[in-house]
Amino acid sequence: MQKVLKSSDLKADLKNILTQIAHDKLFVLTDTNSDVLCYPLISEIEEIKKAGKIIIKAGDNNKNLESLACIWSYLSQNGATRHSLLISLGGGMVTDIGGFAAASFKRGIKSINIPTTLLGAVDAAVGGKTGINFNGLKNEIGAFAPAETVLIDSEFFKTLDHPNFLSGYAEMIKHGLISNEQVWLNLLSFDTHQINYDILKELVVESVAVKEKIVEQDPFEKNIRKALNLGHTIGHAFESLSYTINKPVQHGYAVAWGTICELYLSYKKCGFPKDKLWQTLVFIRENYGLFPFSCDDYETLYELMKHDKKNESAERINFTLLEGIGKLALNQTATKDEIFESIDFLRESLGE
Ligand SMILES: NC(=O)c1ccc[n+]([C@@H]2O[C@H](COP(=O)([O-])OP(=O)(O)OC[C@H]3O[C@@H](n4cnc5c(N)ncnc54)[C@H](O)[C@@H]3O)[C@@H](O)[C@H]2O)c1
Ligand SMILES: O=C(O)C(=O)C[C@@H](O)[C@H](O)[C@H](O)COP(=O)(O)O
Ligand SMILES: [Zn+2]
Repeated sequence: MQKVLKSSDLKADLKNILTQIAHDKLFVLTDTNSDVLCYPLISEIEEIKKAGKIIIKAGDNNKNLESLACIWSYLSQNGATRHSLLISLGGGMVTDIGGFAAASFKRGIKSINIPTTLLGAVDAAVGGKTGINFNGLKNEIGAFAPAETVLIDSEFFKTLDHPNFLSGYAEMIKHGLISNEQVWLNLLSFDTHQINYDILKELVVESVAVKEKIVEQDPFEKNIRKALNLGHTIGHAFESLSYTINKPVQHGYAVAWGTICELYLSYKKCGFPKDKLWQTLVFIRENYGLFPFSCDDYETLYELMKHDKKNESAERINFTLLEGIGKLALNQTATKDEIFESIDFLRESLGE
């Protein structure tokens, strides 16, 4: 089982972990930003100084085959064996691609995740989904391959810009919605403009626990893990569309908008309470705004949803909906008209 460690002394904990996981050579993967802002927090460790460093370009458009090939090439040309160990130090983009590089290099080497974004810590680094984007589709290629250990240190979040803070926060809201009312309320009442890092740290612990509990029960997303995909059927379509129209949005923003659409469907089809839809919507409206798209994009969005990994056929789009906070309605479907109505609702509620 994957070990998730909330660290209060990153260097000591990492040194310790490196003695516990047997390996011949060590490699560290980062992106261009985490190399500057985050790598210095571990660079003093003797073994890290000797490790091979792989730096890929930052940005989700680089979570692709080209970056993956760069990682494979570096490992291959620098003496990595099946007994080597890869540390992925970065946000979800780095831990997703690093995890997949580790899972596929020589059919699998061990890895450690050190998430440096809020999103990475509460979601991406935990639970073993790894992969890359392909053909304009999110995470189209990948594998379930958990890192041996995830080392979470909230210190990293202090250099995040506000949009990247909010992007991670959207996945925390998702965890609130699928767990219980108290977690959800704690999140909606947090002051996102004046971040109290001590309170954030507690919310992070709570959020990671929500994810871990679900993944433990269903690591391969056969059943309850589909809860973690709330907001993503439509959210991933927004995210992919944003790249094709050259107005890229962060994953968490797309998830926030997808969540509103899917809560609307939950309200219409599963009796999700209107007041709780409204409370969530007000929070999303105040913090996330909306990216510019129009009804001319609806057909493209629908085509993208046909690729959702939860679908059992392209004609039946699979949704995780809610009957209430923490009350899951898995494997729901909606007609094209209902989906378009939910996107209309989003635009009418959040648009200018
Ligand atoms: N595997 C999963 O379960 C899972 C879950 C959620 C999201 N994801 C994936 O995660 C990705 C999004 O992750 P993300 O939001 O972390 O994006 P990201 O990794 O692209 O990081 C966002 C930006 O922050 C920079 N950055 C990283 N650490 C920083 C720090 N400490 N201070 C300042 N800047 C820093 C990065 O270089 C990048 O520019 C998407 O590809 C999404 O599909 C995966
Ligand atoms: O861990 C999970 O399971 C999730 O679905 C978490 C999501 O937040 C995450 O974005 C995940 O990468 C989506 O996976 P996908 O299978 O829909 O590509
Ligand atoms: Zn997500």
